[in-house]
Amino acid sequence: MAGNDNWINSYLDAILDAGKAAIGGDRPSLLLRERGHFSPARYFVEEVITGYDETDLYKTWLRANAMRSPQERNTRLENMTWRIWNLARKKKEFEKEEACRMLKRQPETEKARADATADMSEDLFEGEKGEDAGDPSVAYGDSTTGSSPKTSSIDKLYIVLISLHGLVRGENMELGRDSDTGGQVKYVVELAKALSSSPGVYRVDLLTRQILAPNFDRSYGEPAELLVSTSGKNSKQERGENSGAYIIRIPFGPKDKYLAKEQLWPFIQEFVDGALSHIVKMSKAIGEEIGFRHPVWPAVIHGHYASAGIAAALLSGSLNLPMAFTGHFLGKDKLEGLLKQGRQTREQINMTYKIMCRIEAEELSLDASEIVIASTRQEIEEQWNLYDGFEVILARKLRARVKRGANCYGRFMPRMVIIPPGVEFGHIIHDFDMDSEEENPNPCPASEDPPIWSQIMRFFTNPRKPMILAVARPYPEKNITTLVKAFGECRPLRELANLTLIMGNREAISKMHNMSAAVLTSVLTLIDEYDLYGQVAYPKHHKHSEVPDIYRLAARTKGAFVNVAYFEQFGVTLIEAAMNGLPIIATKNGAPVEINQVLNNGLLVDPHDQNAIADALYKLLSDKQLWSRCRENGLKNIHQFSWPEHCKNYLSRILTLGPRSPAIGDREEQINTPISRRNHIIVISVDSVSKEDLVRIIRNAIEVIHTQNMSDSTGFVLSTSLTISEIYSLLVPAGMLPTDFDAFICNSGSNIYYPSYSGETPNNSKITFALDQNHQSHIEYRWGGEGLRKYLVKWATSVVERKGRTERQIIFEDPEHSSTYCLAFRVVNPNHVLVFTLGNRGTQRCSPRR
Ligand SMILES: O=c1ccn([C@@H]2O[C@H](COP(=O)(O)OP(=O)(O)O[C@H]3O[C@H](CO)[C@@H](O)[C@H](O)[C@H]3O)[C@@H](O)[C@H]2O)c(=O)[nH]1
Ligand SMILES: O=P(O)(O)OC[C@H]1O[C@](O)(CO)[C@@H](O)[C@@H]1O
Repeated sequence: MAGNDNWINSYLDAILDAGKAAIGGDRPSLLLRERGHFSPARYFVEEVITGYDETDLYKTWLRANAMRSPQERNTRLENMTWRIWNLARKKKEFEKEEACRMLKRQPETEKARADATADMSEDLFEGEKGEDAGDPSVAYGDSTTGSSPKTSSIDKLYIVLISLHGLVRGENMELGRDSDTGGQVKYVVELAKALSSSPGVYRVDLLTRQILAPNFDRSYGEPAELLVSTSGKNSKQERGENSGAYIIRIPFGPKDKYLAKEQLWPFIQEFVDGALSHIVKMSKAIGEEIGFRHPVWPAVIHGHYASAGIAAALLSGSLNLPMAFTGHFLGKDKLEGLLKQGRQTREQINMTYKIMCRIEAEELSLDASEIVIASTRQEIEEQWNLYDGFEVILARKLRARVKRGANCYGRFMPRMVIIPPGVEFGHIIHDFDMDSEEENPNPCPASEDPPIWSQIMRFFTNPRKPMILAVARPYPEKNITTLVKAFGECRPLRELANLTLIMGNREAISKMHNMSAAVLTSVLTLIDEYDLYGQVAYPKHHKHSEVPDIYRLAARTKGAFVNVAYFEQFGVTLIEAAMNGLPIIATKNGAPVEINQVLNNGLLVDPHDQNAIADALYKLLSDKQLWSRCRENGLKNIHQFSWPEHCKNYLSRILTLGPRSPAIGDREEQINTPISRRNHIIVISVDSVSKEDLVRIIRNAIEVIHTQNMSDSTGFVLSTSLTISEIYSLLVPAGMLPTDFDAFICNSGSNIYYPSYSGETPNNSKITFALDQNHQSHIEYRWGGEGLRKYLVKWATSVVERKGRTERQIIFEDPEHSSTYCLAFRVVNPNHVLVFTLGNRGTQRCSPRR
């Protein structure tokens, strides 16, 4: 068979090359030699003798014989094939004889077989000796299985996911194209698809940025894309009652420019405006589609990564809907890691990564989310625990208080839930049938090999040597250069294996993002330095759909997957490798520790220790029993990373979220206020001045603005710390009409009022003020005012003015100017109070933050 020929020839070449290297005098490192008699050449001999049929080997010898020429290599090849064929024949005879005995004495027979193979390979080289001289709950501890509502009991959920950065599309994802298009993109797309196929879910919208920049495929500019589920059941009929999962692309930021995640921060509000309008429209449309009289609001608004966390917080606040958050890679941890590397100062790191924006956004997300989805326990205990808004022990105490119905004094922490991501099994799963692969080592002939195989194999002198595979964005933290050094400096590893580096897609390194270009340049420099030509593959292109084939090729050569990132928040590639029967070597920093506890399919290493990486790779590849055990374990346990399970768990959590009344919808009266018809709103925000000054400032502001030729499409809003009745008695005597304003933000932001005439005309009617109920419910949410009031009252008694021996309290509660959500304090002598900015009457109000 042509396919087998290729594999045999490749192994024969590897045997010849391994022998040659030994002649060259490169000795294995002491550590590796200490391991015993293993040699790469013997490994390949075993592979040929045990893996191929005697007739295939015979044909190979015939061919080698026919090609015989005076060249030394050909002569050696011919000799070797003859001997291998003979060895294989001997082995076959031996096995026949042993077959009956084996039934009775299996263990001894196994040993004999192994010894025989070893002897045979010794025999082969005999003539050439001269010349060649958690507790399962660790990962899933927060699982809700059993106690929570079953997802099947829910109905018609609308779920909104947000992921702002990178290139997001459902088909042929360009993972690794840049540092923003990686695991998170795959995660959110697969999650959206899986959720929409879950019982009870009606529609999932994944909101992202619309990209219309030149050099980017037009698909990223499409306003909406239906995501086809892995099972292919996405046609309207097959989806039945479900509307499906969609990517919705919202324009924001510069129209024709792709923005890296560090550059998105100033434009998030703009995204929120677009997203708000989409969600409102879609909720109403779903309400109509499924025959409800009211809009169907999202059950949750789920932000992915810090930037989308801010967007989700703003949307959940304005719509009064629950928020969930997934960090993906937390800023504090990244900052710590970069500081440890010592290459940049804190300021430089902030300049490059805008890390403080990211950390602040994560704090805000903690504050606004009801649920945070973590991939591992480590993420909660060692990463989130570093944030001001979360503390493991306090979170537990608060939860216990909530359960008892005790007051938490406004202190809140989101529920942390561990739900690891899944893998899409889809069409690939049948390839995991280990038995069939074992029985037939080459299931498909070479002509049917996936095209990407030849794209990779063309780099290698001995393409069937065990393949060490890395798949990672070309990003410094993925530590690809240490891997190349580990490989390049370990001669026995180089003899035994090849290295394949999948580092995204590129046209020209010079056109890549600086950071990615720097990684690629270092890798190529190292390949040159160690002269690794013929031993390392670094293909320029691969399609997303080809990634499973790449893992399979590595598994087929009995290779290993390697991820030695300095830190890995989760590591989707590790579960992808396991799913494709490929054992792993992974960083011991971060989630891989927990992944390996579940899968038990490889070894963990210190990513900074180059020798440890080389040793671990050598051990895994050369110890065939270990390799097979890891492969089997990975395949056996991979089902624990499943999207359907993830969704079941996730939805049961979402259903436990307390009901919140959506802010927009049924209250039509507010839509009729003038403010809803304006194109522009000018907010005059004044305080801390005398009454006269206040009036003068307001009047001046209005006059100046009127001189700008304003149309009716511009409205005014006045924002102060005053109560509505104080505002009324300020404006009217000064000759201003409350109806000159569209709204009043009063009591330091805790109330919003809309003025209007209660009669037909201004002359025969009275002005009334309608309270904004949506804003009220927004403030009410997690209102911790009582605790704060008690605290402030206690504090006020401690602020005293000293005159000789007498002490006099100078701050007092001011009930007259307080309201339900605004606490006012009167300050007798402002000079003694440094903390507050004082108002015109020496009164300060404060409202707890949401
Ligand atoms: O050239 C490449 C490089 C990567 N990938 C794919 O991109 C994904 C990479 O995912 P991952 O290994 O998880 O790395 P990151 O892109 O760094 O993803 C971030 O986000 C993930 C999802 O939360 C977490 O698992 C990671 O730890 C975190 O670093 C995988 O599906 C890869 O198969 C490619 O297809 N081609
Ligand atoms: O590149 P950083 O800062 O490490 O952040 C990682 C984030 O970027 C991505 O790698 C791109 O998808 C995400 O997967 C992840 O959330």
